[in-house]
Amino acid sequence: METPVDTPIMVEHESPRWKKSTVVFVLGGPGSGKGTQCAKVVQHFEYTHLSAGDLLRAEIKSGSEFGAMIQSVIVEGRIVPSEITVKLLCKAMEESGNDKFLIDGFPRNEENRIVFENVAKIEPAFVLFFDCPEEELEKRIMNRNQGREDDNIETLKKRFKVFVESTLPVVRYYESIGKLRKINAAKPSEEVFEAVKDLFSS
Ligand SMILES: Nc1ncnc2c1ncn2[C@@H]1O[C@H](COP(=O)(O)OP(=O)(O)OP(=O)(O)O)[C@@H](O)[C@H]1O
Ligand SMILES: Nc1ccn([C@@H]2O[C@H](COP(=O)(O)O)[C@@H](O)[C@H]2O)c(=O)n1
Ligand SMILES: [Mg+2]
Repeated sequence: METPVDTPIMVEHESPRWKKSTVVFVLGGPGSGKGTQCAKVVQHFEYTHLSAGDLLRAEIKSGSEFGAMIQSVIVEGRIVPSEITVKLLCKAMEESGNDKFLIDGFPRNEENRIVFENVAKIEPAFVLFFDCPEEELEKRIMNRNQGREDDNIETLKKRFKVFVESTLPVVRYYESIGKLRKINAAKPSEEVFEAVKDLFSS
């Protein structure tokens, strides 16, 4: 049977568009402004913003079999098993139709980093790191008022400890391979964005 001329032919080993994506990881302590700055980047550049935390919260709401486990991990400020988070990220990348992504709050630990590398087989173009002192992070989180179950002082202390013990080693890894772009995030958000914008413009 002949193939109709307008039918796209998928070569068996051809990888989907998202597999060749440009990815920027966005890291920083809780409240450092990752979500705030990603929202500004998407207004100026053709990136899709994917927040790992938002995808996990949506998974809880969806009634997923993993919902209860994810919720208890988030309330404890710990890190969800990487297979779950990476699967959600890859699905969101595939569904977006875009090939440029800001992946916010990921990789949170070495396991996140390695599982993403093995499954998605994508290396980040660079890693944005929002550097901010703990006292400022605490002020911002305690004033956020978005009804997040983990925005309370007890969980915040745990999230900050996990950030120092599990995320900072990932930050140092990217620094060691020359991919880290450190931004002073303790300034007003418009000033922070000036520095962020320069990185995307260059
Ligand atoms: N540069 C800034 N100066 C003052 N407040 C800020 C700044 N950037 C963000 N905020 C405020 O701080 C709070 C936390 O910001 P945001 O949600 O962007 O942080 P985040 O890094 O995504 O946090 P999380 O890891 O908890 O998701 C928000 O209420 C936001 O409006
Ligand atoms: N890679 C990740 C990202 C997030 N989590 C969990 O979600 C919580 C909220 O994340 P935010 O980025 O929205 O602050 C976070 O404290 C973790 O419990 C995760 O497990 N893995
Ligand atoms: Mg956020």
